[in-house]
Amino acid sequence: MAQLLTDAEIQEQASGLSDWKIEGSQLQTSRTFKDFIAAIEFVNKLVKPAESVGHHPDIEISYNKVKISLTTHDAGGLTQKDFDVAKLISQID
Ligand SMILES: C[C@H](O)[C@H](O)[C@H]1CNC2=NC(N)=NC(=O)C2=N1
Repeated sequence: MAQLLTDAEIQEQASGLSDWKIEGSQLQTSRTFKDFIAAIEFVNKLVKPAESVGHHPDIEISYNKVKISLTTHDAGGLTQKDFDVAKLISQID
């Protein structure tokens, strides 16, 4: 099982992810699109990074807004896998 990160490790890793914020035991980011179709097209682009790491975001879709949350459910908090997926998602345009 992936090892929980310490607070210092979390802050260190989060400093390199300007589009993400730490909310409790989650990494979160949100994006807004021109419409629902564009939002779903973006959500479909999340499959590749998630499957490549074997680690999956929680996704909230509200019309043209997509909220992505990452936490390691098996560990009950943030692990390196969360940051690995977040970095990949940040590269999606
Ligand atoms: C068996 C499978 O690899 C595990 O259930 C993975 C799947 N994806 C996952 N994603 C997230 N975010 N947390 C997990 O603990 C997790 N576990």
